[in-house]
Amino acid sequence: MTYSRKLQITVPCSSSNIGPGFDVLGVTLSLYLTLDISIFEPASDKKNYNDEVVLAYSGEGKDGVPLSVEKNLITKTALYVLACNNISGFTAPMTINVNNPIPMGRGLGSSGAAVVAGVMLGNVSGHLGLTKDRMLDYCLMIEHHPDNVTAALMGGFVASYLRGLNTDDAGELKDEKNDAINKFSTQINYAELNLTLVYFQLIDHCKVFNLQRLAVLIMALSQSPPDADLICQAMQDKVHQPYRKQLIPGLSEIITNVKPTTYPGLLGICLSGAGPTILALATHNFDSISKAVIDMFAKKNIETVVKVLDVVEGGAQIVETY
Ligand SMILES: Nc1ncnc2c1ncn2[C@@H]1O[C@H](COP(=O)(O)OP(=O)(O)OP(=O)(O)O)[C@@H](O)[C@H]1O
Ligand SMILES: N[C@@H](CCO)C(=O)O
Repeated sequence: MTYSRKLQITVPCSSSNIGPGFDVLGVTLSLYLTLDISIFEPASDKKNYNDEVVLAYSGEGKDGVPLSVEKNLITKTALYVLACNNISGFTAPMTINVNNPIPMGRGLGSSGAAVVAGVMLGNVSGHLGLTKDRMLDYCLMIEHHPDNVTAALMGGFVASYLRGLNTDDAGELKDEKNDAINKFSTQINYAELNLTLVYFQLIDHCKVFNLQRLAVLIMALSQSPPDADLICQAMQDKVHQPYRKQLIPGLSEIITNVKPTTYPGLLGICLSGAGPTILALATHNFDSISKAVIDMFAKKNIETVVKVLDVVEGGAQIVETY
């Protein structure tokens, strides 16, 4: 095969929610999914080259991740983007070497990173010339939570919400999941009728609690130097962590006891995404803050892995590598 082009896609991991910002806030962190891609000149004139796309995978999830182009989340996403643009598959033979250091299903946005990588792969493979804003639309058609994908694609601290698309906006976007979602909603509405009144009162109180903190947190995170006490207070949440703490032994103790007053350098602590990772925002003293969390998990017989990561401004990137 004649070599024609070499590219690298890098996509950072992310933490979402950041306490009160359920499905809203995200932060981009310095641990990167990478795709090293070699695209070869097509030797024949085929409808698509899906059968000549060779995927290799190393890192987290290497024993479970499917390597078939139609099943792997990254390539499946790329095929979705291509299909939306009336392109029936990969337009050239290629090898894609994926390296994934992001733990899966741990609240560090591994699926969001894979979806972002897939959209960028579809964009380059189909020569679509999509802007990052338009790529975000595609990401959101697949990953309906906006927080991780927005952080992974754009970088930095982000706030996001899903905007309803009118016909003009929607353009070529196709929501393959809509049918399934409608069916699911019909099923749950009926079962919840008797609980509606009690449930609404509880949720309204929690919503106000979180909205107050969310507004203050966004302001507090933009101040320099950071006010640790204010950030820690503003990272309290009553919407998702109370439900998730039953699944994560130690979470309540950690959030209640690991505070900036006792651990200088700490700004605030919360569940990362859907968990079970704990996110500690800190400026220094990483070892003593980590040790406090490790010790509390150890009391519940839970072993931990610590990663000290930087908040990064840059989001996903694609570069030519010669
Ligand atoms: N690099 C990857 N390649 C292929 N599939 C992936 C990759 N990363 C994640 N996935 C898929 O996404 C799933 C994990 O998604 P899930 O939303 O449960 O967790 P997460 O994204 O790591 O955490 P969170 O959304 O709470 O931050 C994996 O089980 C796998 O199916
Ligand atoms: N905001 C989402 C992120 C995980 O995808 C959640 O908490 O479930």
